[in-house]
Amino acid sequence: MPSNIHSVAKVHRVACIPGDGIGVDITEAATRVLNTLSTVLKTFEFDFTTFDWSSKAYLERGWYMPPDGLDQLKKYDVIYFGAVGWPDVPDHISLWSLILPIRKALNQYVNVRPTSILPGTKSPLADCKREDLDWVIVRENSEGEYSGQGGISHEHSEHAVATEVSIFTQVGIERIMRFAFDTARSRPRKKLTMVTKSNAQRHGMVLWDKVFYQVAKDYPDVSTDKMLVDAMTVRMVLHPTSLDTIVATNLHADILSDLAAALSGSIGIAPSSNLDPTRKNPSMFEPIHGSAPDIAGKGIANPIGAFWSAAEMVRWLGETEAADGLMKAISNVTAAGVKTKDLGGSEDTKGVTNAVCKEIEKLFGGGE
Ligand SMILES: NC(=O)C1=CN([C@@H]2O[C@H](COP(=O)(O)OP(=O)(O)OC[C@H]3O[C@@H](n4cnc5c(N)ncnc54)[C@H](O)[C@@H]3O)[C@@H](O)[C@H]2O)C=CC1
Ligand SMILES: CC(=O)C(=O)O
Ligand SMILES: [K+]
Ligand SMILES: [Mn+2]
Repeated sequence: MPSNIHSVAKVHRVACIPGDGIGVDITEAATRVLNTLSTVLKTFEFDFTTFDWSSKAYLERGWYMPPDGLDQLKKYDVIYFGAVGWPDVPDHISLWSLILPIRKALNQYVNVRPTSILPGTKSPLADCKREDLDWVIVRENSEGEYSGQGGISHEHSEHAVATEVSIFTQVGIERIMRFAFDTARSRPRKKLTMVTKSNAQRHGMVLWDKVFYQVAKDYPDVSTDKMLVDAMTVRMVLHPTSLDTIVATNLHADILSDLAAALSGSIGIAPSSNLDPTRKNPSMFEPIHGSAPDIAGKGIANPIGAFWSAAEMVRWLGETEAADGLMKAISNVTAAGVKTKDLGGSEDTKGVTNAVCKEIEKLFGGGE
């Protein structure tokens, strides 16, 4: 190959929003790992732009995103996100000023949340082996319980009345179902479990069930079953092997994915991809956890969920070799026992990050 090949390496433009608390630490760790990948592979580069949109900035200047913030983001190939939320700002203000508007305005109607037990780690469930828990939760990410519709009247009186209206649309349900069936079809077991609460919630959830069975007709090769969300928590704990791909609403999948993460060892390892499957807008990648104010500033946050999210981002960008390599590096590091405290180890964020960077160099750079 000519030696000037590197000068034409593909450039991926990444908008980085570290946000608050441990979001800052893990985004820094993820950018280090991504830069190590591009340095050793030499086939592509990252051009990072960091946006200081956070609760700290909000308290100083009164805004999270500038008025043209969403338009600015549209110019990037992808978005990497840390976490938003800090105790000095009401959580509904921080969420509705940053992460939720991005997901909605950029048509990121799918949130993919894979769960598995990494080598060298274990589930808190007795007898749950690595091969017993391997799920992908497909979360509806644009409507449902997080539609933002409703209001409050007589707010400051004892007659205060508030509504929080869930919105379910045929179009919104059908597109998430198709994505979930495609995901199930792409996996060896070809098995999709649909979660609702259509016994007590008798309108939106019933439409959700109906559309699921309609779409299922187009996927005769995918086996299906249906769970009510309360019983689903029991099944996840007692019969993890019986599950593979799971589709659920915005709220239900938000809750079930935290449970899934805990069952796989720690919330600190769980990744997510906020996808616009049409690719008309940039998709956004972030660990599923929040800003963790209880451990922020201590340098002990587990960066694995951030690295796994970065691997999903790199895969979305078409860099399959880099994505597979990063996942291999993560597995090798946990297998060697280099882990943060939440996984039972004694390393800090920096220690795990250094180890993953070294492993990437070993895998691709011909190191020792
Ligand atoms: N997408 C986002 O930006 C999200 C933001 N949030 C926000 O984050 C703030 C805190 O929310 P919480 O409910 O406490 O959830 P959280 O996920 O931030 O923390 C829950 C527990 O898990 C631990 N934890 C989380 N990530 C960890 C990691 N990487 N390594 C080790 N331990 C980890 C925390 O220390 C805490 O004990 C709130 O303001 C909330 O609104 C919450 C979830 C998602
Ligand atoms: C907001 C939140 O908890 C999540 O997206 O997971
Ligand atoms: K996050
Ligand atoms: Mn959540």
